Amino acid sequence: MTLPRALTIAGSDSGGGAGIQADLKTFQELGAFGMSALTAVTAQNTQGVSGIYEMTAEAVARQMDAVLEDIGVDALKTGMIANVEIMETIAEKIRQHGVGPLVVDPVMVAKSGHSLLEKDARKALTQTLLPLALLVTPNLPEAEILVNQQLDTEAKRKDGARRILDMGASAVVIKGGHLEGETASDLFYDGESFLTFSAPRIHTRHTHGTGCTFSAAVTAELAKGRNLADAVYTAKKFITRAIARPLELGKGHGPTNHWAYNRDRDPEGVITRTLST
Ligand SMILES: Nc1ncnc2c1ncn2[C@@H]1O[C@H](COP(=O)(O)OP(=O)(O)OP(=O)(O)O)[C@@H](O)[C@H]1O
Ligand SMILES: Cc1ncc(CO)c(N)n1
Repeated sequence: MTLPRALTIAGSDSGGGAGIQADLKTFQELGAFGMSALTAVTAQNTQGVSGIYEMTAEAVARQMDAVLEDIGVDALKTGMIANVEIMETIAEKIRQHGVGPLVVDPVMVAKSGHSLLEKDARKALTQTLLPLALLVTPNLPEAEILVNQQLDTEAKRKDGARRILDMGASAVVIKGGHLEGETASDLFYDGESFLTFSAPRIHTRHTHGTGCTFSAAVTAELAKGRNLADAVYTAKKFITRAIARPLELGKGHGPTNHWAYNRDRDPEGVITRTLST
């Protein structure tokens, strides 16, 4: 038998809730064969990040070559990248091997507030990886940094989405986890239409790694050949179920529950997909 092949290029979260660990668990649950290229090792738990140990750019390049020259991928994502040299290496390897579709999760800051991307790397992101991305998945603060503007109304977020496409990405989801209100609404734009994917906001502190899990779910669905809007819809369902059944691990912001998607059907009906202009 064959399985769709998905690669994550990201950092390790020793606590298992975010990063490579979240990505591989998500790939597995969605039926993709997961592979990884590690960019950094973090010493991290539900309370915070106590150490960051970056890989060399050479180590990242070799991992990507090893996977791409032999096994190949049907879709790939990037997460925590840490520095400009690694970012440029990843972009070069993606171009060299001609691989895609690519989902770029522009990870900048952990939920605990720790910076995961050096400040000078923020600008490099828009120049190196965004032009290669089929989809970029910023949370609200990351989207505001990318466009250098507050996105505190829907009209501004739509304008921000248009500007992110001007930077070269083919599509964007501005995630709404950081918004106030009773729904968690994500704004999708592909240059043609705006779609809002909404779910009821779940009142929990266990949201560590939601962004990693969401972008990994999109990547797994793309690896299966799904179209982008359907992949985003499934990712929204996946993350909603994973947040809805917290594992209550650790003393801080605990991980989501990747196990829930295939075993817990409850929140399925509550995702809405709305088209707007
Ligand atoms: N409390 C919540 N209830 C329901 N959905 C949520 C909640 N928090 C986040 N989400 C959803 O989870 C997904 C990830 O969004 P979020 O904005 O939290 O990402 P993030 O900040 O990048 O996450 P992280 O940095 O922890 O990896 C989005 O689909 C968002 O709407
Ligand atoms: C390794 C890693 N990647 C991404 C995030 C963002 O949630 C995190 N906390 N840790």
